[in-house]
Amino acid sequence: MAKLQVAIDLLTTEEALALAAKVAPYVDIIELGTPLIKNMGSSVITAMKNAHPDKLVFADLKTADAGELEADIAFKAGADLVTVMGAAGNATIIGAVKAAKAHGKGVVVDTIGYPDRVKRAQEVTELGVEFVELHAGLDEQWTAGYSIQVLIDEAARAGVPVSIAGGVNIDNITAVIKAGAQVAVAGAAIYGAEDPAAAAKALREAIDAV
Ligand SMILES: O=C([C@H](O)CO)[C@H](O)[C@H](O)COP(=O)(O)O
Repeated sequence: MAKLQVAIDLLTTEEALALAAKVAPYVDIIELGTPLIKNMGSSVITAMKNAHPDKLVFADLKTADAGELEADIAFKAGADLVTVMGAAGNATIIGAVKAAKAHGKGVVVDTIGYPDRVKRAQEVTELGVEFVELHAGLDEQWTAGYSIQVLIDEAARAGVPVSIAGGVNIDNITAVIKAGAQVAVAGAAIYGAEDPAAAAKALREAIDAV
């Protein structure tokens, strides 16, 4: 069964915990967004894991260097999964995987900005990562002509475990899952909704219906 990941791109621990409390019954993975971690530090990771020990806490570090060191900081704080940039060198990804193995946790590679996301996904899977995020970041989503269809097409031909992030919502989540994504990441579709719990519930039901 595919997983639902809520991406919390809010800026304070208080707001993040309040959102997570509303949507936790419907999600498998709670992602602490990069801006949130930069604003609050690793304490937000600890606060979220303490509040939701039964969920996978995903620290979207977007590490570009010092992979082992940065991953170790997040795992010690309570993260279950951390992100490393696909554009980073393999040594950085290997370092983060080393830290993950030491803690019994996992690494996700984020392909944001990478020219050939599928090729990189296949390469880094060999390095022992949990899965690869086929990701169009917020800036790319706000560029004229953007469509999530490009990520859906990539997932269908990746042949390795992937998630999709970049504007997942109730209108496209069925296609995301049918393309083979093991995890659907939804940020604004949940935290920007008038009723985040109802939005998360609808996404969960759409996944379960596939
Ligand atoms: O990872 C993300 C982005 O880089 C900002 O941190 C988002 O959480 C990710 O793109 C999912 O958010 P939505 O596109 O709003 O669903």
